[in-house]
Amino acid sequence: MPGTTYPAAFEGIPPFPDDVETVPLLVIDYELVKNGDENEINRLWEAATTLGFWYLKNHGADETMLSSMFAMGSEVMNLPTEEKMKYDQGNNGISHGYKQPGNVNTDATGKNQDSAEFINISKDDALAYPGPLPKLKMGYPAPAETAMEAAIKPFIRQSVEVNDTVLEVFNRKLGLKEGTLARKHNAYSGSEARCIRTPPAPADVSPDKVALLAHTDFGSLSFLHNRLGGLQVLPPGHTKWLYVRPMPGHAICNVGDSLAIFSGGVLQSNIHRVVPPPGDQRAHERWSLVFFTRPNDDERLRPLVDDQLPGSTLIQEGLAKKPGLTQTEETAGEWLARRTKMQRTANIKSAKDFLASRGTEHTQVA
Ligand SMILES: O=C(O)CCC(=O)C(=O)O
Ligand SMILES: [Fe+2]
Repeated sequence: MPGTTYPAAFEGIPPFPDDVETVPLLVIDYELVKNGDENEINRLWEAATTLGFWYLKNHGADETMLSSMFAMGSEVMNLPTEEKMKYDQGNNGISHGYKQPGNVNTDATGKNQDSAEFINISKDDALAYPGPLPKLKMGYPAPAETAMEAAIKPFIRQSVEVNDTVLEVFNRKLGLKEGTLARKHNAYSGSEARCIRTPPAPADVSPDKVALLAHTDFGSLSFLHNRLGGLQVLPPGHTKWLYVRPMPGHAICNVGDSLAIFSGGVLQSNIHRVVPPPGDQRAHERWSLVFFTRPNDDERLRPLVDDQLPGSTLIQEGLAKKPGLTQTEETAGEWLARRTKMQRTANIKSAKDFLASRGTEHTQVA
C-alpha cells in the first residue's frame, strides 16, 4: 500500500491558480478581537452575518502545532483498513471515530459517494485522556492516542480558546445576557477535531466531482486549516460555487447551524463542499484539519429570544426574515446524530432519506 504524505506547511505544493473564481473573505486579526478592538470586532460581525465565513490570522495555532496534527492524521490514515475500521463511526449517528471514504452519499440520487476519509477526535475525550473517556469509550487508533498529549490536546485547547472568544463577541453583539452562549458550550458535546485526507484526483475527473458533500456545518463554529484548494462556498443568492483560496497562517472560520438557529438566522451558516483542488494541485493528496465547536449535547436548538437583554430585538428581527429556522425540536446532540446518520450510504434507501440529513441550507431564504 503506498504511504500517504502530508504537506509540511505550504512548501512543495503547486500554487493555487489565479484563473479560478474565489470568494473574497474578510481577514480578521484574532489578537485584535481578543483585545477588544471595536473596529475589528465590527468586521468579524460583518463577516459572520453576511457570508458566515472569514479568514483568521494571529490565531495561535502555529505551524508546529498544525504539522503535528497532520503527522498524526497521516499515521492514522496509513494504518491498514481493518485496523482503522475498528474505530468506524458506524451507521447510527456517532460522529467521533474513523470515517471510511465512500460511505457518505454526496447527493440525493444515490449514485455518488464521497472520497473523503477522516478521523474525528472528541474534545471531551481528548481533554479527559488517558481516561476514562466519556465519548468514544473504546479509544482511538494508536497514532492518535500516542499524539494525544503532545499534539491533540494543545490543538484542541487553542481551538477552544479561539472559538470561545468569538462566541463571547457574538453573545454581546446579539444582545444576549452575559454568558448565555458560554453556558451553552460548557458541558459534554459533539465538539471534535477532524483530520481529513482526500486522494489525488485522476486527470479525467470533473472539477465538480464532489469529494466532501455540500453541507452546512452542524455545530456553532468551525476553525479550519488547509493547504490545498478544493473548498468551495455557494454565497447566498448565487448559483455558482466559488473556491476559498488557502493562505499560509490564515485559518478559515465559519458559522454552523446551531449558531444560525440560536441567533434567529442573524448569524449565517453557509453551505460549502470540497471538490478536487484546482489546477496543478489536483494531482496531490489533500489534507485538512478542523476543530468544530458544538453546543452541549442536551441544548435545545431554538432561537434565543428569551435570553436577550431588555430592549434587544435583533433575534426576533432575524427570525422575521428566516422563519424556517425555527422548525426543529431537536437538541444539538440529536441534530448532530441525525445529520451524521442520514447522510450514510447504508441508511439511504430513497432521496427522502438523504434529505433527512440536511440542515439549515434547505430552510434559509437565499
Ligand atoms: O476540508 C475542507 O477544506 C473543509 C472541510 C469541511 O467543510 C468539514 O469537514 O466540515
Ligand atoms: Fe464543513
